[in-house]
Amino acid sequence: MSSLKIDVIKDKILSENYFVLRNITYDLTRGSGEVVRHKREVYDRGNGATILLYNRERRSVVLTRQFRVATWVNGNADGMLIESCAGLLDADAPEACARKEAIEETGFEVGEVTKLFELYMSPGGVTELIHFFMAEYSEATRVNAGGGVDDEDIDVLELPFEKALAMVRSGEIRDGKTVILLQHLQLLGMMD
Ligand SMILES: Nc1nc2c(ncn2[C@@H]2O[C@H](COP(=O)(O)OP(=O)(O)O[C@H]3O[C@H](CO)[C@@H](O)[C@H](O)[C@@H]3O)[C@@H](O)[C@H]2O)c(=O)[nH]1
Ligand SMILES: [Mg+2]
Repeated sequence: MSSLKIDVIKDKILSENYFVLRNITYDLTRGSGEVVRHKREVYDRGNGATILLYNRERRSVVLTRQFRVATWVNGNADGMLIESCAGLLDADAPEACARKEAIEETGFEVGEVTKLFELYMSPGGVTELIHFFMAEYSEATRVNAGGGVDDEDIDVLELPFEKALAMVRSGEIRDGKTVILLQHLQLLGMMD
């Protein structure tokens, strides 16, 4: 399908309490001249960065575990979710955000960081673009105990890489960005 012409008819903010929920009405014009009108809700929570910490010698990864209310209201019985370290960009550049979140959430200050890709996580209605990174960690680069800032209460999990992959298969790990990162590490043969 070729590109469409987009004309915004109406752009209304439904909520801007913390993040922004908008209702956008727009016309899409096809090459043939046919026009279709859509009305769609779009949730803007900003963009984010996530980073998978791995250690090739120990064949291990560092993940986090925290309460996620959005999963609790949608079938996750205790609301706890295992995830790769991640944060909202706020005013930071993506790599700076990834480094900062690694220190705050896991306690590890990482050296060289590899950018992998930028992915839209839920394009049907959420604007969020997440920047994906990976970096080697070691006990020598630990600067604090992790756990997050303010009211964040984050457990730090250091797991054998094979165990993390088994937890994806069993459904114990069911966060999209985390599965993508673990499988990408496997795809790259980083832990072979
Ligand atoms: N008051 C208030 N605080 C909020 C709200 N939503 C989030 N926060 C606070 O905002 C902070 C966000 O923490 P970060 O570590 O920066 O972000 P994150 O929640 O881990 O988000 C990351 O992972 C998400 C899930 O995969 C991603 O969606 C996001 O882009 C980012 O990568 C937390 O302290 C949280 O309490 C809200 O509605 N109200
Ligand atoms: Mg976070």
